[in-house]
This record gives sequence, structure tokens and C-alpha cells, in this order.
Amino acid sequence: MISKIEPVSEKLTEALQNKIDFKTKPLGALGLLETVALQIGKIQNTTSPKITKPSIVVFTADHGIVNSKPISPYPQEVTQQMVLNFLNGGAAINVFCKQNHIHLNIVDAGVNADFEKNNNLINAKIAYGTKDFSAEKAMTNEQCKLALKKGKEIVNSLFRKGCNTIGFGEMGIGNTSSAALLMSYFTQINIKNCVGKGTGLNAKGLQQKTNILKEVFEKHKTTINSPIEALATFGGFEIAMIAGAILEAATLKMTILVDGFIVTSSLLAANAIDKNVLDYCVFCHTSGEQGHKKMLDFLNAKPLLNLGLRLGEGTGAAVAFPMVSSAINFLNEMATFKSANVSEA
Ligand SMILES: Cc1cc2ncn([C@H]3O[C@H](COP(=O)(O)O)[C@@H](O)[C@H]3O)c2cc1C
Ligand SMILES: O=C(O)c1cccnc1
Repeated sequence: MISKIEPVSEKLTEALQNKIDFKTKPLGALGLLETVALQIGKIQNTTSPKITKPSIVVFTADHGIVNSKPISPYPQEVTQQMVLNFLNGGAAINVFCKQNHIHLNIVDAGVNADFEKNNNLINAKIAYGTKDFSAEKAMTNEQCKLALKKGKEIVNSLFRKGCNTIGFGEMGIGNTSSAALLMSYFTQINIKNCVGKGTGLNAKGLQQKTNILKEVFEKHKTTINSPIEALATFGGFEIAMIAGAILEAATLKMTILVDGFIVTSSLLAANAIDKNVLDYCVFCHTSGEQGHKKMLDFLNAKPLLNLGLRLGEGTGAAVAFPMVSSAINFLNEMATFKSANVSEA
């Protein structure tokens, strides 16, 4: 695949670093906020970056494996019920987006239900859930490519409406299993070290899930020859759509707010397609799902927060957003030693 994502420009790196260093504070004293300010300055290729129309898009879909194997404590219908909860404003992501003035969009990427027409729900349904990957590939390569394309189109449309900062979230009962399989494939970490408790399995349930996913991984691993085939084999529609969304956001030089375990599994696929994508990623938090820290280490990422969140929906991105705003604001608004008449070291 030809790289469409340009690496960030280094043209203003020195000017940005000087601007950061001349602010009225000890050198480096704003820690990771300085790293984020420098990164977004490079992404936007300006020493005065701005956040415009910050948005989070939650992609939702169902997983065939849920109805055949005990990999999640919750039943499949929770996915569709949560979509209605998102539309009614009652989920965690609704609360945090409202609090932080982030535009929220919900996408049906492949939920096993039909929804009444709703202006707040984008219909990008590929199918009524994926196939059961313990028996066959979760989706065809064509469905996977379609999911990537729809993810790209959704981001492109938000970009055209003025959004330059975007986070992604997901909802899909069973999707920590897909994410663990993708993690093992892309990082080469043994599947047993990728599987976690998800929505809250006990020790016995975790052992069961691990055994099931080990078998699934062994069944398919030799038939996968590309990142797209990995996504198609292990699913789900929301994860593939987020991978397409991430690739488009980076192509358009948007700042990407990376959420937790599931979204980072999409990023692993996007990174395998085009590693320049990482230049555009701000890592928002370390999820409580045990594999996430290892994913982040694989990507050399230093996330902003570690709150023990293990929810998904984009909540880590929404909660970290004010910190990203702080990074932009100190860069644009703080006085310099000279302007404020403060003595330098
Ligand atoms: C009520 C509820 C709300 C959620 N919001 C996000 N998830 C999260 O949990 C699911 C993945 O965990 P597993 O693989 O164990 O099923 C995903 O839907 C994810 O977004 C939720 C899960 C539940 C139950
Ligand atoms: O970190 C996540 O994205 C996550 C963790 C557990 C359950 N659902 C999502």
C-alpha cells in the first residue's frame, strides 16, 4: 500500500521549542503538555495552533463470537441498547462530551438490530454483526475494505465541516476479544498476554476466554497475509471502520485523540498500513484492560492519563481533551520571560 500520510513537518520545530522554552516557567516544567504543544504545532505547521470543532465519533457493531462462546459477561443486545442510550444522551461518553464541549457522533457500523431514522445516528451498517471467528473469518476482505472506506468518508465529512481534532470510541459486546487477537497478530505478543477481563470476567472466565482465543488465533494465523486480512479475520466492523477513520484523519493532518484498548487495536492495524499515522496521535490514557499498556509500549506511546478507566466509548479521549486544550492554550496565551519582565536562570 502506498503511503498517503505525510510525516509531520519539522520546519517549525525549533521555533516551537523556543516559544515553549521562553514562557514564564522553568525549562520543561509543563511536562507532557509541552510534548503535546510541540506535536500539535508540528501537525498544524504553525507556532499558534488552534483546536477547531473537536469531535468524537463512536462506532458500534456486533460480534458473531458472542453468541457461540462465553467471552463476555454481557449479552449481545447490550450493544443495541447502548446505541439508544447514546442517542438519548445517557452514556458516559455523552456526559463527558457535553462537559468538555466536544461534538459527539454515533455510527452504526454493524449492529445486529435496525434503528429508527435518527439525525444523530450515521448509518454505515456493513452487516448485522460479524460472523463467528471461531468457525470462519469475521468478515470478507471486501466487507473490511468497505468498512475502512466508510470510516474514511465519515472523517472526511467532519473535516469539511471544520473539525481538526478528532477522537474515536466504540461499543460492541465482545470487542475486547477482537482487539486482543489483533494485538497478538500485530505485536507478536503471545495471545495469553493480550487477553484481559474486558467488561469484568472473573479469573475462571478469563481463563476460558484465553483458551478460546488461543484456539481462534492458531486456527487463522497462517492464513493472514496483510493488515486488512487481519482485520477481516478477527473483526469487528467498528474496529475496521475506526482504522479507516484514523488513516483518513492522519492524511488530513488532523490531531487524533487515541482512546483505550479497542481503539488502539485499530491503530495497530492503521500503523501496519502506514506508520506515519503515529505522528498525528495524542495518546490520551492507559486503559485498565491489561493488554493496553503493552500495546502502548509497542507503539512507544506516553499517554496523558492513567485513571484505571476500562470502558471504551471514547471516554479516555473525552476526559483527556481539556489537557490537550491546556497544551494549546499555554502555548498561545502564556507570557514570556521578556514580556512579563521575569528574570531568566
Ligand atoms: C453497559 C456497557 C456499556 C459499555 N460501554 C462500553 N463498553 C465496552 O465493553 C465492551 C467490550 O467488553 P467485552 O469484550 O467484555 O464485551 C465494548 O462494548 C466496549 O465498548 C460497555 C460495556 C457494557 C456492558
Ligand atoms: O480500554 C478499552 O477500550 C476497553 C476496556 C474494556 C472494555 N471495553 C473497552
